[in-house]
Amino acid sequence: MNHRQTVSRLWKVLRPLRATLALSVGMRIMNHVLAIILIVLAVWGISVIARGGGNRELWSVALALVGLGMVKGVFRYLEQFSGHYVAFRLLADLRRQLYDSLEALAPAGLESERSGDLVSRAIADVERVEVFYAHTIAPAIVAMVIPLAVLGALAVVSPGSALVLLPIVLLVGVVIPFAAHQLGMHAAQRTRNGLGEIAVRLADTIQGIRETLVFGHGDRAETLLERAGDEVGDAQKGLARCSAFQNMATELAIGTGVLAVIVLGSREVLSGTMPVQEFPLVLALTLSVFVPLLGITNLIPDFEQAISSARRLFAIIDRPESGLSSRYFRGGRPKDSGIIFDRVAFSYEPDGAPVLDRVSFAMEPGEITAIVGASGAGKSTLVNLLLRYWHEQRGDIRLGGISLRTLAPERLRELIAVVPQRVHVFNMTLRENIRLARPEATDEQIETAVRLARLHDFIMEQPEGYDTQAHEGGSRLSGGQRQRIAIARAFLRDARVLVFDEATAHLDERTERDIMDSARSWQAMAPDRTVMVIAHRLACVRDASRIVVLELGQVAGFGRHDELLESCEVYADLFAAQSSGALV
Ligand SMILES: Nc1ncnc2c1ncn2[C@@H]1O[C@H](COP(=O)(O)OP(=O)(O)OP(=O)(O)O)[C@@H](O)[C@H]1O
Repeated sequence: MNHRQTVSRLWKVLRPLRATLALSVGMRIMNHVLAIILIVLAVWGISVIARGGGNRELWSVALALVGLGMVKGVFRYLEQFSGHYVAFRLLADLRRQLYDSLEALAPAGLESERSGDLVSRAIADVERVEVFYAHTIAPAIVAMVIPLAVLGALAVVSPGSALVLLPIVLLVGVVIPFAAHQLGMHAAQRTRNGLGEIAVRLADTIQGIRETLVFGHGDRAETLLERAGDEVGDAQKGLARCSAFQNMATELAIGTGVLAVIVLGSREVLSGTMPVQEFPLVLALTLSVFVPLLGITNLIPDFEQAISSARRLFAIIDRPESGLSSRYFRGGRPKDSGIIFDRVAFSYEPDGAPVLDRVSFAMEPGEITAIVGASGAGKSTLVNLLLRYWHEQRGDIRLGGISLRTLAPERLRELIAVVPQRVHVFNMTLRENIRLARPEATDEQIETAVRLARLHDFIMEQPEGYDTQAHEGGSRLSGGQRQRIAIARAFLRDARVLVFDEATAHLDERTERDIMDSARSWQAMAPDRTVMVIAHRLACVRDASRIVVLELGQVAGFGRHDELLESCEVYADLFAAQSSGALV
């Protein structure tokens, strides 16, 4: 997205609030007009005193000053309020759009993104866009309108002064800011990249704090952070130099302009071409020309930052996949919960080696189907495709006769509950953590699911039972307890398909068997339910209705445990290796 496209995209976001923004611009213009009138009135008041005018005239000036000062305050309030109202409403909207997109893209579309970078987009970039809406549009319009209007008024009183000031106004309002921007562009880019790098490194170190400590990586992490900090410091020094240059050049230009008007005005007064009482008015107008321009001297760098932040946000929001929503899918109602993988081929990279190659098998409703195979055989990839985290390149997956390609992701996720390998426990109570799966569930339904997941006794031993805090990431729970929270969530979800993606790996063999028994009980509650179990330990799935044996992304065997022992060499080897305690 180039500069112009980004600005027009930002403008499009603004559409519903353009009237409010116009109000803010109008109030800002009125505010400046009143500021100029107040200066002119003050000059008039001084001239009244100088010529020994009457009290009544002086009182009128004083009252007008107070009255207009108060009206100016109201205009200022309305300008600030409406400008920020527009900005903050739009920022909330952008944050919501970003979040929706992240949800639609996750996890496949976000694989190449770094989590620290995403956090920095959601917080810092959205904040910087505020500059565009609240501090760019209105000041830029005012900086064009007011100086031209004041120069026009000045041209009536003293055409020579207006002519002298015109190039200085262009210098202060256009040439100096653009020159400073060109000089500082590189430093601004380095600052932004450096800050992004720090956010990424910090997030990485905090997430991997255990590994950092265990492997003594702390010093290196610190050095890397320090280096990124130094880089930002250097770049910011460049920015400071540039800003100092801009301020100096601006002050010098304004000083020269004012001096030129004083010299010119004095000569006009001495030669009698300008009445002496008009001279203060000319000076007041001269100073007023520059006030709105000073408000935009730092606008270009801020504007640039806002544009590059907006570009980073729209890069996520406008990705085609993030626009997927139910209205693009026309899939009907699945007739049952049976699942068919039909000649499915897939690779994670477009031209990469196939991870799955012509995989075909069926999972019947009311049955437990286990998927087994050595590490890397492609078991979890089947789950990734089933949940539409990724899409198969060839073949088809059907649920109840309906191709998953035609089912909206949100509909699919209502039908399938999954117990993942890596469980995230949120910083809330144990009850709320489980209720996530079904917000409207009653406490009784939660308890039934928790009992099925064999977690009830543990929760009751906690000081506050179900209302005990789980803490961030479930840091005070064991791996097995976290896993059982996920299992309870899946039971509570009341979906038609239940997938265990190596979900019982953290549990001892006995509990693993118990959980499988619970899965059977859950299935028996509604016979149409399908259960898919990805398993490492064959002992726990030997009772499964069917077992699919995967080897190097292909189906090497399909059947019951005893059938496979007879007919499938890969399965027999796996089983023998596990029975003898060897690693698979
Ligand atoms: N996100 C990914 N991007 C690229 N390659 C991947 C990705 N996830 C998995 N793979 C690769 O795909 C292959 C199959 O991985 P998968 O996780 O499906 O195997 P698995 O049978 O579940 O293994 P395990 O039992 O160790 O979990 C592996 O070679 C793995 O390196």
